[in-house]
Amino acid sequence: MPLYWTNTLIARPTTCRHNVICRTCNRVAAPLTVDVIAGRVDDPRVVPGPALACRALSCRAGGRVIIEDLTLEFAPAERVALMGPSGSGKTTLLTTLAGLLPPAKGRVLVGGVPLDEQPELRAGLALVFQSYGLLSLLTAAENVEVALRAAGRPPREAVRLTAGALERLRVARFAGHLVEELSGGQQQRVAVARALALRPRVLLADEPTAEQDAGHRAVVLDELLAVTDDGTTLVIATHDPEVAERCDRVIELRTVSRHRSESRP
Ligand SMILES: Nc1ncnc2c1ncn2[C@@H]1O[C@H](COP(=O)(O)OP(=O)(O)OP(=O)(O)O)[C@@H](O)[C@H]1O
Repeated sequence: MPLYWTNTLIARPTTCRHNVICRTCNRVAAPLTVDVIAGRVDDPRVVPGPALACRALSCRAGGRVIIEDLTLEFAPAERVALMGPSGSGKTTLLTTLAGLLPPAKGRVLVGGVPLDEQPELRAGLALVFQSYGLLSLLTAAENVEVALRAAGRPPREAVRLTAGALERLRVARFAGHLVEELSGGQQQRVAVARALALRPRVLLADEPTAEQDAGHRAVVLDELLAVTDDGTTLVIATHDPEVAERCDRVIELRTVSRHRSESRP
């Protein structure tokens, strides 16, 4: 017998402050509230709580404030495009949300739990790095398998999941090739395959289609968007309006960085 939730679905965004413009918010004067009387827990329209959130988050890089006092929530199964000019802080924000860069202030919460209190929650997050983050002296398949083994998957399952993910991203024929022998676009697809194979609850992807030709761009995007069918939250940093078009929400970052000496105490 399925479980049911009674809940209130708040159309995003929840909060837009300071350095964030939410296009949805620009059109809607106040957050739109939709009452959901009942729904199955696996119904992606029902939001039991944010899968990922940041509260009063500030990030610094190179002595400058890059993100300031940012509060955001990402719902289960939500597809969010993170846009903004080069240097506006998309990579900094994704890296911080993934728990790889400590915030200067504020918190990242995974399923409502502060990430700094339970670092093991990082296991539910995967990041497709802008620069791929592959081990160049391993093969494409080894890169994916190593990540799966590190995540605790048994060897045979790791091999099976790796083969499936490389196939879906059209890089199966390069499985035994060293990463350094692959083109940028092929490496990027291996990086996407690695993140997908991990089956995270939240998938963060930093310009994952930037190196792709039109055909492979469609493949990468379709595979990324498909993860939300199982309730995974997807956040994609992109400069591509067509990628943003296929998301539920667009968050745009402005460049507001200032030097440490100019920042508030
Ligand atoms: N390690 C670092 N040291 C110094 N400055 C940094 C560092 N990392 C990032 N920055 C600066 O932080 C700002 C934001 O960089 P970030 O890479 O987050 O932007 P972005 O929006 O992802 O840009 P792009 O669209 O070009 O990828 C930039 O001005 C960058 O120069």
